[in-house]
Amino acid sequence: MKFFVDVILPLPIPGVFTYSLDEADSNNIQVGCRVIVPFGKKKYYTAIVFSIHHVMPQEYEVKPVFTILDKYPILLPSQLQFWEWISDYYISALGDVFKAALPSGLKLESETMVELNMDYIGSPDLSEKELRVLHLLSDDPIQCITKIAKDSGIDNILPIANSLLERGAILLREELKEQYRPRMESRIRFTKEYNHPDKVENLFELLSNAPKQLDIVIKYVELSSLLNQKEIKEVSKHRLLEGARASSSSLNGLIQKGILEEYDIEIGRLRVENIQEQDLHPLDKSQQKAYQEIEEVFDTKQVCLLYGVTSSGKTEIYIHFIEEYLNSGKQILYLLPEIALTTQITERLKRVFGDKLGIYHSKFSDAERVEIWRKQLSSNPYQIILGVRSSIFLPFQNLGLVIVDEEHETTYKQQDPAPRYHARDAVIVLAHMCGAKVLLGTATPSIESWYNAQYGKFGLVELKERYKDIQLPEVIPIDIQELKRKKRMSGQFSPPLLAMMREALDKNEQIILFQNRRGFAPVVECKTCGWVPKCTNCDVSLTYHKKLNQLTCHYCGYTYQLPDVCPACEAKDLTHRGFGTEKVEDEIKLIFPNISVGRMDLDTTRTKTRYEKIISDFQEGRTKILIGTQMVSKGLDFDHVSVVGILNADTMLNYPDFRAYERAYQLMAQVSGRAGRKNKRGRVILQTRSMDHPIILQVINNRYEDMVQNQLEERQVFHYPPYYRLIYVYLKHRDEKKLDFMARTMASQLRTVFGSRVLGPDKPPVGRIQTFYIKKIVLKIERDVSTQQTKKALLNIKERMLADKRFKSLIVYYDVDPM
Ligand SMILES: Nc1ncnc2c1ncn2[C@@H]1O[C@H](COP(=O)(O)OP(=O)(O)OP(=O)(O)O)[C@@H](O)[C@H]1O
Ligand SMILES: [Zn+2]
Repeated sequence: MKFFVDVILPLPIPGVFTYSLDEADSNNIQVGCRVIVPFGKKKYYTAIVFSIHHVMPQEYEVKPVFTILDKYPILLPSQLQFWEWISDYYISALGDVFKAALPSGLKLESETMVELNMDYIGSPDLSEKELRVLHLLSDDPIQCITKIAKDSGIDNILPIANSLLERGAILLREELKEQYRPRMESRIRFTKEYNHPDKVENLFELLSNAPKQLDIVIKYVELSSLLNQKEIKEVSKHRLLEGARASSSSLNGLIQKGILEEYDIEIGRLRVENIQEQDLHPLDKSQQKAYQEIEEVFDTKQVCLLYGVTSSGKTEIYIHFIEEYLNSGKQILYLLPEIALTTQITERLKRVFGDKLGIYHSKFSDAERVEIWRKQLSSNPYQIILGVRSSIFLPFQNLGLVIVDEEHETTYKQQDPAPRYHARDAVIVLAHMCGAKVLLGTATPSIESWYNAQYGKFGLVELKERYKDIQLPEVIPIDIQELKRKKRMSGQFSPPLLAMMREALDKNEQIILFQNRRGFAPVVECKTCGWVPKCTNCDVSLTYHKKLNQLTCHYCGYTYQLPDVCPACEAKDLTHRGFGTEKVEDEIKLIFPNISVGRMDLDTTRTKTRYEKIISDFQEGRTKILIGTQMVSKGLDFDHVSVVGILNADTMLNYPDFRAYERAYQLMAQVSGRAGRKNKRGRVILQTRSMDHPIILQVINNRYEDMVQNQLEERQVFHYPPYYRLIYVYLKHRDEKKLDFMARTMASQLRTVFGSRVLGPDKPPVGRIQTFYIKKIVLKIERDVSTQQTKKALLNIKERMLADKRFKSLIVYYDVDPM
């Protein structure tokens, strides 16, 4: 009987692809294993086996599987089921889910290798180019085709290779490069002959004329604790040479004499630390009560929303739940919205759970991620995983509890590339598949989760007081419009903010300043003619970064030199408008020259260690003022912050999006919550030009529920979530006119199915990114309309559009539940 496999390819094409299997191979393969398969002309990909069957496809000729990579699956059945759900719900190809889910070290790269055929006897009519290729191969008979193309200077190498192949002069072979390499360490030991305490004395004598070699042997004896006889320790070559201050040539001498030998072993990248595990903090009365209530919710519901004000001790409650689930042998996934937060929480969790805790996020090297992945499949997986969005794709053999901290954060939603999933929503589905519970925690719930809790889909538990009953910070609004008019501002700082900062610094307390923009100035402008530099790829003005003296596009990352004169009118007076974190830092350094300042934004946190340093510097008081973007707004727990300054609330309020008010409230409430967490009440200065904006008033008076009520009313009237489902349709093309036509055609096609639920096409706030013009169509769909049918219709329309020749090079995608 013939065997076939359906596989997932790492390509943005819907569906799975069928390949045939040898009879012999069919016994060695399981669903979830990786295979190499040919696809298209001479391309090879790593694919994942999705199913094994006997059904011969009728429409096309089936190619055989090239190789099987795994003896055992690298994916669990629940993961495949989860991938399918993501692909289906977010209308994206399984291949896109594959690409997002697997660390790239588990995906192989294909490069065509050319091999000289040693049996080839030659022929008289070889072309000059063919001879050139053969000549290169005679030096090194197996080479990668791209290298040959480069070394021979032949642009179009494929026809030449093809002709040589037909002549039998070369062979092609697919050599697949394994990207993941295990980390190896060289170690040193005595050869069998000398590996005994009795032999050591002889050796010392033997080497008395070679003092350098003697040093090495003495050091080896010490490091290996050979003379203690209990247990001989392994000695790394590096440590030995360093310890003996010897060169590798002296060591080689010993190896040649047959005294020592070198061997390699594979060592993991995952750090094993010996941490003294500490007891949990006992919960106080109200935390205890909340804990009980969550337990009760879990008796009947899968998801519980823990709505607890900032610094009420939600993290402590999570820790108690982790302990409980650990004790019953279950695994726990603890999700955070941002890497910046993992640093602090890692410390808090490590203290209690030691090396039961594994951490997973993109600032880890790919090799480390591969090792975590494999460890999670082993018989000794981490019991707790702390991670950001992508950790929902790790294998969990026994998931019992998922904690989603700061569940309101929009960073849980992946914007680009596909799949555009929301980690909170997706993980609820994953947990459901695994029979696990989900605890969502935040001081400012998302309106969606609040709504779900009000209508009984989620349970709701509240914590209304801060730990130790410290009062929530006092929020003091300052009218900067008025102060600017009277010219009383020092740069971005109002007199009351400066006064409060001075007072805090005098008492050796700390300050956080929040400005939701990075760089120095978001707009550079010619004072004479009004010229503003814009990105050539995107429809946005460029942000000025002073330290680099560069203009940067925050959409495509492209950088430009700041011109000396205006390119439009040649005037020399370029000025800047607006301000970002870099400018705030500059101004602070002028006002407080003797105070050390830290800054946390995308520009200062490119690596994992940079995050850790900024946070630990502030935590240990080495810096007194921390300036930052939304990165400083959430979840961080510092003991000595008494003042928080929100430098400009207005940009948040004016953002053109239906979630702007909700977001503004959450950001301001969260950043305020960093103040006065220990000891005494903190103070927040909120600088704004909109003193009586409802959101400002709600922040000052801590009226979360009023904010939600207002927002819910508006959203019902204007057909927004949680009452309606949103799907955005994005269309991209390099030609603006063509795009215009395509978008209108697409909208009318959508209208034939969805009628007045379709809005647009419109130009989004940034109408061109990375040389592509963009149009957006909005779909607002009632909750009770079948999502299956909606998605089927959407896929059909997309397929039809892309099949139409007039719509060549059009990019279309859907964003389900956009943020
Ligand atoms: N039961 C407790 N025993 C000892 N310390 C506690 C306890 N509860 C809270 N704390 C301390 O109070 C501080 C605030 O608690 P935590 O960080 O857990 O609050 P949170 O609700 O998670 O805050 P946020 O929403 O701002 O992240 C922390 O430093 C924490 O260690
Ligand atoms: Zn750009």
